[in-house]
Amino acid sequence: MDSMTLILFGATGDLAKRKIFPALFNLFVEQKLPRRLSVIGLGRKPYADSEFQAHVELAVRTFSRRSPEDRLILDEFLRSFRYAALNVTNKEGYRELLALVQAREQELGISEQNRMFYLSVAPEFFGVIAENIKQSGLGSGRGWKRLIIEKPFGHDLESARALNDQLSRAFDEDEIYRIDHYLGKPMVQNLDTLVSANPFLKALWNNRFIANVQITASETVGVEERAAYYDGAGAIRDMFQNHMLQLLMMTAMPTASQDTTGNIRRRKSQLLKLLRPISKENAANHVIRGQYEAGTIQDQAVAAYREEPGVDPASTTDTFVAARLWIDDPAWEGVPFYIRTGKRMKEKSTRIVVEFKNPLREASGNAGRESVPNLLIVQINPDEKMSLQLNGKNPLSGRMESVHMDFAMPTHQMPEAYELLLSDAMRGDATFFAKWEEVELAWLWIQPVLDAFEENLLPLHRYPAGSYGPDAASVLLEEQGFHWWLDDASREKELLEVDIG
Ligand SMILES: NC(=O)C1=CN([C@@H]2O[C@H](COP(=O)(O)OP(=O)(O)OC[C@H]3O[C@@H](n4cnc5c(N)ncnc54)[C@H](OP(=O)(O)O)[C@@H]3O)[C@@H](O)[C@H]2O)C=CC1
Ligand SMILES: O=C1O[C@H](COP(=O)(O)O)[C@@H](O)[C@H](O)[C@H]1O
Repeated sequence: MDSMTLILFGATGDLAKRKIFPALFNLFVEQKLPRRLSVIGLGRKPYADSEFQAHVELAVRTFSRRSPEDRLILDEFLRSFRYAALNVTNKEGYRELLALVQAREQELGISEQNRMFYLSVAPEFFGVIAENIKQSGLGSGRGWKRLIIEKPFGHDLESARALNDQLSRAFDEDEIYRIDHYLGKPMVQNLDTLVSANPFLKALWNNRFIANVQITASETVGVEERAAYYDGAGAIRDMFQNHMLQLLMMTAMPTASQDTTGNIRRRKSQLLKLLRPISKENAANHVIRGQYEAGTIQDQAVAAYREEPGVDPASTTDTFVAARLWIDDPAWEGVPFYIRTGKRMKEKSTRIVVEFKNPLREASGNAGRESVPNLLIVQINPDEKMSLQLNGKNPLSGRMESVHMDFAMPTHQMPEAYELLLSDAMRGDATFFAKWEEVELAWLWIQPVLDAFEENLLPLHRYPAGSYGPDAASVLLEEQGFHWWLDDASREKELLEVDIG
């Protein structure tokens, strides 16, 4: 693609500053942007073009993984940027915007009129912006048009459907790119290849060999400055409905050769359809919700959720959710998938742990105690690495111990999720964007759980900040004889090292 106009709603906001401008700059340096690029930033603040360019420069200097040392390169990048103040509800303003877009297209010799609309604004504006894009003619250029939207995509099943209906009046499904930034993480994008392209893993990727799968996204941060949004959303909407279910889909979807097209999005939807529903009445048996109390994280005392600025002091919002899921597919029958996510936990870690069956141990009970289960650990955040836990014998002590084969992705100059996603969207590759079918299926699955939360059918477990969440989340696994791996590495080492000399 030779040329494009990027029309960025919310260009004065936090996401644009921290993620979008740095990603664009990195792509520019790597020559992955169209040769002729026009960026029109929009917000309500009254910026002159030069002020906006200074704002972009500061964002790049502060947040980019590449240092913009070469002034000439930075200036060339900034020259693409223009700004217009536009209140998104002001219909007339869109005609002026169209005139600006066209003027820039002419100035830059952009004849294709490819237009990318990025809505980095609150979701209540998505509908009105899409409608105004259509009414004003902005979406009727000679080239393609695409819409990038950010989460949250709806608040529940009904609102998500209403939002999708609104968007569908202005954009076709294949023109809508719904960002789930977890799908932009390099290690998540690697999962399909990891399983499909390695015969030894592919052969083992089923219930004959896998005992359980554990997916964790723990965070040390609290609600930060986002109480207004978070207190109405909770971990279930903020993380579980989107990121966590995406990680589940990416892990358990059928592998590529079973599906000749190799279409990841279709395979993910296929998997979601097989996810065993959890009824509202039964939610308490499979889902744990929690909220953090005051505690200590990395030697710093932190406040309870209910004491955070902007949070209702009587809030019952979940800051932690764990669940046990089953997939009604012959390949996964009997394999529990445990998922958990929480704020103010002991460590920042996003990972997938696949625990393999241990026939030695199963056959010989305690006698086979010395062998440990094989684990495949896919660490997504903060480092990106894979690790295989195997059994080995320490030649010095003669003791059997778990050994780890590690492969760490080079952290140096690793592309950010937003770089990969923006670049894909510009090329029209929607593989790592959520399509409507999977978003709807995710809401459908989660709606009874939301209802159970709403009706207080589950206890709200308190957990101290700086812990691994409520103990009840461990009970979910203990019921099948498992435990969360890697929560307490030192305890595990002790358990696993057995003297066999
Ligand atoms: N920040 C983040 O890390 C993440 C954000 N998101 C999502 O991205 C979107 C943007 O978030 P974020 O940047 O944090 O939000 P901010 O509140 O920082 O920015 C909001 C932007 O919207 C603009 N805006 C607000 N009201 C209007 C209006 N009536 N007309 C025109 N522009 C308006 C603001 O412009 P102005 O200030 O000039 O009025 C500003 O540029 C949201 O949907 C959020 O949920 C998703 C994941 C992470
Ligand atoms: O979307 C969100 O994700 C972040 C966690 O993202 P990560 O890339 O740091 O793992 C989370 O803090 C935030 O609440 C949520 O909205």
